[in-house]
Amino acid sequence: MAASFPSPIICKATTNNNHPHALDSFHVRRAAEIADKSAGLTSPHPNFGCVIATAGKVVGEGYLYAQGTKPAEVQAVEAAGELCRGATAYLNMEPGDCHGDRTAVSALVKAGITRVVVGIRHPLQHLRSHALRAMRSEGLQVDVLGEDLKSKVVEEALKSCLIVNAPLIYRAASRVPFSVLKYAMTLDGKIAASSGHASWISSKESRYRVFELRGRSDAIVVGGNTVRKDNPRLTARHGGGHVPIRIVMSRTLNLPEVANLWDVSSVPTIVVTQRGARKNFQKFLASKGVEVVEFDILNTRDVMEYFYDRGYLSILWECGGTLAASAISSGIIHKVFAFVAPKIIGGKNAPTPVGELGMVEMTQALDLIDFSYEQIGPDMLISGFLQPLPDPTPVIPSVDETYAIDPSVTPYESSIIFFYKTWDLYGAFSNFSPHPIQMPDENGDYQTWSSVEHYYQVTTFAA
Ligand SMILES: Nc1nc(O)c(N)c(N[C@@H]2O[C@H](COP(=O)(O)O)[C@@H](O)[C@H]2O)n1
Repeated sequence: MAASFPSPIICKATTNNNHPHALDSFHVRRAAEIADKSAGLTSPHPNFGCVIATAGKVVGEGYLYAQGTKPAEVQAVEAAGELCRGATAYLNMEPGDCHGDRTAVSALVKAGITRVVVGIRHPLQHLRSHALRAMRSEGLQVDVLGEDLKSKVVEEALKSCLIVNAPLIYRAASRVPFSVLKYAMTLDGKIAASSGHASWISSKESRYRVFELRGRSDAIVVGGNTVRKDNPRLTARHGGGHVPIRIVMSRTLNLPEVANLWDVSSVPTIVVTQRGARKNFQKFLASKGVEVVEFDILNTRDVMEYFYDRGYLSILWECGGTLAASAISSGIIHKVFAFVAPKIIGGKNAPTPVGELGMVEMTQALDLIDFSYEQIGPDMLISGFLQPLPDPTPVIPSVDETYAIDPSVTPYESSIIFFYKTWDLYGAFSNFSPHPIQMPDENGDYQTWSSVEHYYQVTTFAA
């Protein structure tokens, strides 16, 4: 059963009945709020919540505890019992119907639910709209936020639904796990004293919040320097929830023999390194139960693509400035959590949270999107996205609709390829596909571009 802890992300659902769709939005926000309770535990599946209400009154609730457990809709129906007849079900996301068993949809239909309000369609293309179609074909009225229901309050509820499954949405669009860079720094921007000593910059309250962030992640990444200097444990010690695995990135494997991360009795550790590095040390790590993965050339993007293939959904980076800069440069960091402590340490050589990014003018600085400030104990937490939230609900015409738009496409044709749509199977053919590319500049140095279109626009139109 998922541990319950206060959500650092979702706003509490409040209602103002004067707005159109206020009640619908209120209940969908509540569905998102409860869905968030199991963040980290459902990976790689989404976080699902379901609220059943009749005459504006909530009669049942449920959320997916972990992957493979009872669907949120089934739990809510069981809680509401007979009160489901004629009631409305509110879902933060369209059910997944992974195995074609339609458990969630069947539960709602059998219970006598007559209307369903859905926050967002399923972000994964192979699952998108299946459950919506199934519910509609069973005669239920299905309203999707932003499509069938539109208003200011609906937008806010929709945002809650997007945020609660942001890792899945970013992952689906960028083909790497959702990555959060977290650091704690002094007011003068240092993550340690010149000596390297860093415990502690942030307060107990902030460090507790970091445990919660860890609990929402599949893995935590640090570099060799952090292992050598801090000897971290990287465990979630907030009393419950999910415990992420630990990943160490080290090209040289110049790492100590004694380190907390080599104790894998309760949490695994994976060390990723460059092919051929310190073979004896690799054997030593293996003897401790630490998995070692070699890469031809160790870089942050390849490592994230590897963990994407292994099914990782979200990663927390707790590394030093050099690795953080390389992760940001390669375009794999989606969100930043910066804890700022009201203290000054000074020091010309004291390390800072982000190393060299090659920027020379302030106009090049990366602006955080949708940022927020929160006071935690004496510290300030500033968080925000480094990349805009991808639109997970593009309007994909059905086969019949496509025929109506273009009669040359027969509805009986089984495989229709929608070129130049980033969400389709062949989306990589599009300039707009959200896949970063690396292209050499005039000096032969490789530069990363967020998409082919970014590269094209700059090289074509820059004076
Ligand atoms: N949140 C936070 N506040 C500080 O003051 C810090 N120095 C850090 N450091 C990070 O946390 C790691 C130690 O984690 P454990 O307590 O051993 O689990 C350290 O290696 C830094 O990544 N964080």
